[in-house]
Amino acid sequence: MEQLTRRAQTANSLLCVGLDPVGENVEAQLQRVVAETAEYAAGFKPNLAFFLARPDGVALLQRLREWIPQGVPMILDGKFGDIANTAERYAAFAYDVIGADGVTVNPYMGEDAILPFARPGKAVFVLAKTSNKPVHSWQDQELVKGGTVSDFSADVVQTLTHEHPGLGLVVGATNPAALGHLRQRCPELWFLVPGVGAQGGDLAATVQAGCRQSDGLGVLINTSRALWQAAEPGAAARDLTFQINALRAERLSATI
Ligand SMILES: O=C(O)c1cc(=O)[nH]c(=O)n1[C@@H]1O[C@H](COP(=O)(O)O)[C@@H](O)[C@H]1O
Repeated sequence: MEQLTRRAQTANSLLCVGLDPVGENVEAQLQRVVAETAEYAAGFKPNLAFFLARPDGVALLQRLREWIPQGVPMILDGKFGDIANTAERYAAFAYDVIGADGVTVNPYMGEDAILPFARPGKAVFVLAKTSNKPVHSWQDQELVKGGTVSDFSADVVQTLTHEHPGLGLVVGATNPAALGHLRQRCPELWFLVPGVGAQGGDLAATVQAGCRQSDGLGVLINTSRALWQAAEPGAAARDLTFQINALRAERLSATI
């Protein structure tokens, strides 16, 4: 998370460039998107499924690692979630085979599905409230002790950060009220926030609800298809970064 904070500050960006490669000339397009968007990227997030669907997917991820400039975190979005013994193998894949700086994890199997990924210097984003619709009967389920299942996931992760400061949450951009609610519950955690672009998440509401009060950072706003399909991915990333920064400035002036 320190690397992420440093990168967000030096690039003056909260944009996460999602890499979900499909179509023709995937390798050339990946190289192009990375090269054109890198200066605006606070991070890159390749989604593992889009690589595993190709015979050379693992090798392509390894080459992608080489194309991403030093200092820009690469989060491998695998939504991993298995017992500790198996989770350790996934962590070895993500960190040692691919060289990722972080991962996404599905917490359904509990803490031991999460903690093998919490190596020093690595970022682990745990699903709390995902972007898919319609509203989740699972994540929104009220618990007997109060709060929803996604509140519970967020609370557990927040407690774990006392010992494992690399943990954060995944919170979708498609439900700004839920994003604001989890921001209040977890004021200092980093959130990975997908759902802007193809899924229609509201950028202004995302910045307003998601940014930390303390430093205006704390949200990594991901967009994948919107950049992959853009005629000029670099220009699209620049525009999005400028829009996010204008909204951050507005938000800051409103709080002064
Ligand atoms: O963990 C994720 O990244 C994720 C969580 C979530 O709640 N919703 C979500 O869309 N994602 C991922 O974020 C990316 C969104 O892609 P676009 O909708 O094309 O911007 C995909 O790789 C999704 O798998």
